[in-house]
Amino acid sequence: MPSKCRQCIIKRFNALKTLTNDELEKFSGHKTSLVIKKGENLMTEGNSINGLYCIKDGKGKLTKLNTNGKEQIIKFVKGGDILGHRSILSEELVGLNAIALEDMHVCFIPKGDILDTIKENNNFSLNLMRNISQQLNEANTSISQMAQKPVKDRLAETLIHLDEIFGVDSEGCIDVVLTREEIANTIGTATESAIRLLSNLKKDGVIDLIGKKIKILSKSALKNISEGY
Ligand SMILES: Nc1ncnc2c1ncn2[C@@H]1O[C@@H]2COP(=O)(O)O[C@H]2[C@H]1O
Repeated sequence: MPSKCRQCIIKRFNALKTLTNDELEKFSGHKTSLVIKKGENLMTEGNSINGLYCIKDGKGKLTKLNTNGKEQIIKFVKGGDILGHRSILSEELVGLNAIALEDMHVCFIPKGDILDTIKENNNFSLNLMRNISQQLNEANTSISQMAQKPVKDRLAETLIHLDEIFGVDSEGCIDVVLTREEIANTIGTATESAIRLLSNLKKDGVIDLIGKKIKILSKSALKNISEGY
């Protein structure tokens, strides 16, 4: 039996927290629950989608492919994030690929319900606008950093950011498994350069590398590097 939106605690992290009980009942009746396996696409750039995804749990990456087919990672997502509201509002095609970094549980809410609720529930609309405005600001910051910061500073900034989003596991490592190529695709450099920069940070005692996992040993040193010191 599908879970009820009313009982779902993950909605406190997104605009769905503003829904009335009647709206939550309607969403529960119309939503579908999906499991997206590690490596599978939840959304594909250029496709149209007919609704909004709400991530219940699991981690994912939002990417764009450049003309050579090389991946640029735009952002990481996790439980509580919603996906697809941009194209619903702009009536455009999906702007990014959403790919599972581990098995993800997501709910899909049909576009009609989202549009009806935008028209009827001011708090919901305001929350969605807030979310999009924050994402616009993040995107602006990221564009200026990509253009102005050297790759070493971008790597330090990304490690701080990953630590903030995903936290740490029981061994103190950043709680997400990324390949070296994915790290390179986040900071916009070649994989070899990301590997070399990571091992330099390790040599300097700023981080430790435990298999694919990364442990931050000195957040203050990493912060200084991210600010160009
Ligand atoms: N910085 C971002 N730029 C664009 N979309 C984002 C961003 N962060 C999160 N998203 C979400 O990722 C979704 C990708 O599909 P859409 O373009 O439909 O809607 C997008 C937003 O819901």
